[in-house]
Amino acid sequence: MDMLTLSHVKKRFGEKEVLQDVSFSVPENTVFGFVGQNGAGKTTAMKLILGLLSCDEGRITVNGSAVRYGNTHTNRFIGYLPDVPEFYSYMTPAEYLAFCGEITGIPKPETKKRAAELLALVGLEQERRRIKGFSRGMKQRLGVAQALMNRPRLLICDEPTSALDPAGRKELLDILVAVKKETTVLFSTHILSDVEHICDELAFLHEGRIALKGTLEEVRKIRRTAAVELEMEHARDAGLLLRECPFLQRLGHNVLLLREPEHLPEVLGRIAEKRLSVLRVERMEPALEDLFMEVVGK
Ligand SMILES: Nc1ncnc2c1ncn2[C@@H]1O[C@H](COP(=O)(O)OP(=O)(O)OP(=O)(O)O)[C@@H](O)[C@H]1O
Repeated sequence: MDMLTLSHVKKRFGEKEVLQDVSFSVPENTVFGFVGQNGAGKTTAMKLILGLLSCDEGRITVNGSAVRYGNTHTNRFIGYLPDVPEFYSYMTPAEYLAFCGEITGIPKPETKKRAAELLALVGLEQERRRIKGFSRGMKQRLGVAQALMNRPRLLICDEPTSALDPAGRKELLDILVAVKKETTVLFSTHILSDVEHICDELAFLHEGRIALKGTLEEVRKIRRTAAVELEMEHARDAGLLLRECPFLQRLGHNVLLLREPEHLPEVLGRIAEKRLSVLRVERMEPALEDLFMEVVGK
């Protein structure tokens, strides 16, 4: 089942059509990357999903129910982590989660149990300091714990890793992967390596529309003319083949790159004819970054 669906969503601010026609679905229990450059409209789309803005056209459903602008009942299925989460910095993490439990009406014993579970999940169970002494990474992790207090079906995180160092990013990404057993995760980002590491599916928002979407494999297949890498057993064979086929490119002492795969039969013919020894012939997957650069026309 799809946990979230956007169908033909449009949103303009004055003259500016930020979302021109946006449709995508997020399957249950997946980590879904919502990708786009700065200003592409990711936060706007998230606010529409949370009912904080109204769609000009189109329809959004969460857990099968339609989102309505204003106090939408679908928000009881959602946990939300904004890009810069705000806390009462004089509290400790345990006090803060207890406070969140209280204001959302979770019974006290349940709050205590859930807070302990979540602090362990985000690696803050031993932390007795006040939040004001926390690093950005610790704050983001606490933000995830807070967003999960209510056992949401869908966790939405707005650029959760963009201000973090590599270690902080990895910790947060690992948490998102751990969370997907219980909760579907939608996170926005412009960091493509994060998407490559943890996402099951992605949608790329560009110029108000979804320019690419699907699993990583599906998205990569879009670029059909992927290059081929040949690893020869001996460097001298690589040199010989390079002389026979000057359109090849040398990547390492025994590794060659064929940029135009239509020449592959000719290359394989030469290898057979000259009795060269090949260790590996592999079609290279285009990096996600190359695909995005292609889509944005750079
Ligand atoms: N309330 C508003 N009124 C007018 N324009 C707005 C409003 N909110 C957003 N915008 C404009 O809509 C566009 C998309 O903004 P949005 O914050 O959704 O992008 P984003 O993809 O989240 O970008 P970033 O990664 O920089 O946060 C921007 O040009 C922004 O200036």
